[in-house]
Amino acid sequence: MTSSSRKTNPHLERLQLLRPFAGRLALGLLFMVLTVMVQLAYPKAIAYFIDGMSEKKSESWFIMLGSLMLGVFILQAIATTLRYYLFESTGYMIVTRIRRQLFGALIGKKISFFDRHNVGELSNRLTADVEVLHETLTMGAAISLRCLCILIGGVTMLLIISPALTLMLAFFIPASLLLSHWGGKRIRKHSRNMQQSQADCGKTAYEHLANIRLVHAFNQGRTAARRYGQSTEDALNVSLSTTRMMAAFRGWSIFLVYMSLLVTLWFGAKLILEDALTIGELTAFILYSTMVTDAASAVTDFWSEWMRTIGATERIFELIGEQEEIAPPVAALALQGNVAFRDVVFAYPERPDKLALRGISFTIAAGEKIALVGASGAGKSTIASMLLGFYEAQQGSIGFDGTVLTPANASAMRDNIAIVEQEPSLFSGSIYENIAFAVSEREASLEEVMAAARLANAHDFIQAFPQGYETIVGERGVQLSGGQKQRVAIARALLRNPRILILDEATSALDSASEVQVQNALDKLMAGRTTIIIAHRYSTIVKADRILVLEQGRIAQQGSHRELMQDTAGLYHYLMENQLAQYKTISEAHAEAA
Ligand SMILES: Nc1ncnc2c1ncn2[C@@H]1O[C@H](COP(=O)(O)OP(=O)(O)OP(=O)(O)O)[C@@H](O)[C@H]1O
Repeated sequence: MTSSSRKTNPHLERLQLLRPFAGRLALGLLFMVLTVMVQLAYPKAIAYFIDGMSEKKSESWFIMLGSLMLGVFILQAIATTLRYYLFESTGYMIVTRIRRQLFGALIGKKISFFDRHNVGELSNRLTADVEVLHETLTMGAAISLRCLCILIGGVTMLLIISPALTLMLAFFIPASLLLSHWGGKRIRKHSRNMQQSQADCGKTAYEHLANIRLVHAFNQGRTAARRYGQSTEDALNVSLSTTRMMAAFRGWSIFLVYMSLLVTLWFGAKLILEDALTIGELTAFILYSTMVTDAASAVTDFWSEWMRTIGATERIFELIGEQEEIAPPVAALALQGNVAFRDVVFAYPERPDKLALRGISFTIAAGEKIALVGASGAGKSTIASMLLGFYEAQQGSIGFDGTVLTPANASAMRDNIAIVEQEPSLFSGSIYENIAFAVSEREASLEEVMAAARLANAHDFIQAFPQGYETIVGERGVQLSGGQKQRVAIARALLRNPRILILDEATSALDSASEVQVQNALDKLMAGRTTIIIAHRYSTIVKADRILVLEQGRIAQQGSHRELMQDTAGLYHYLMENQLAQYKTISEAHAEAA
């Protein structure tokens, strides 16, 4: 995390969220002051009533006082409505804003961030953690501010009625301040733990639900329920210990409130017996003191809530604070498609002592098709990630048309690249949305999307669905077959019309009809573009202009299929004989047999 986010005062940091809504909040405060004034006048009005009764005032006097009070109460009701609306709605606006900020911060994080963090946990932060802010920041703060005003106004009234009795009450103020200080610190710590344990629960649930097919296929429903049970048990224990703290805190607060009332009654009675106070005055005093003690306990309650909020939202502010260095926008770069790796050495940030690439050098001319071949873990996917600028090389450089790839220009370079993944990622929306995602910065027309789908051999099967392009594909495309998903992903890449294409070929063979269609779509996609294929299929490998054979992060061999096969002692020959041949598809086997 950045040091700057640590240095910021956490209270100020939260309060700054209110700044953009200062106008609305000021208006809300104005209505709040109105309601406080009415509330403070209320015991005095009662005292007037009692005095009026003992002085046997005329009926018209009571009607006049009653009408005045009615008018004031109507005004108070209107002010309360407006105050509530203004504060509550501002709360929602702040929550929306912070959710957007947090999502913006998350989506902008480097890929290495997601190697370290769990998606379930992060989405929990976006929902549950942010919600806590709403409860305290506006409504809670407004209520406690109101209580603070009542506290100050009430104490003034108490002093006016009886300074001696007020002094008795004053003893309780330092006691409640000490209590707030003691409780606040502990609550903040507990609350952070509580939020963390809840995020862990979210993570466990997300992982099992996201992999529901695997869970069912391996009959692991019970294990999943047990794991979730365990993490909720842990969360419950943390919550219970926090609740015990809060309960004790509240118990002590309420005890202080009632003790102060008892002291008032006790000494008030003494003063009345000594003729130093009238019954009317004691009534008003008790009303004010109840008001004051209620307000004081609301303020201490708020303090504990506030500390809970600070603890619960610490991670949000850390995540927002850990802003990646935002590169200044770079003008669009139209590439021809020449690629060069120069002595690239790279280790993943999470595994710094194991080099994934150990001095990789190669060039690809615009329009050339390169197949990356090698055993599992040799570094093929890492080369693709480096090309996309997901990670920075520790040594060496990657260049596009002679321009070195840097974090600052990575996004401009990526505008020229498209990827078709091994297991295509699809969003839960419609087929149209999934294809148009390639160019989300603009509205792609249905005609364009259809044209891409036609080229990808996807149009016919899409049209065969009753909803056509509006067919919903389900989460991660579960409602489509493997071959259909691949063709949607190819259409998506075609719509982007990239100069450079990265293909991570699926290892699982499709049935021969699908295979032919996918292969045919891929051929159209690759035509005229620089293509880097993480190749598993015999047919793709032999068709590549050049093959790079990787071994433990190094290029062991390179050349055409024919050249490489001639070296019978070489790795490529061995791989072809032993591993890659396994991936020959049914159609390839048929073709060879024929
Ligand atoms: N995100 C990551 N964090 C840490 N290490 C990683 C990460 N991704 C890959 N590695 C490691 O880097 C090395 C190269 O992995 P890479 O995924 O590039 O291999 P590959 O050749 O694509 O393998 P496969 O054919 O199995 O996909 C491996 O040792 C792997 O364990």
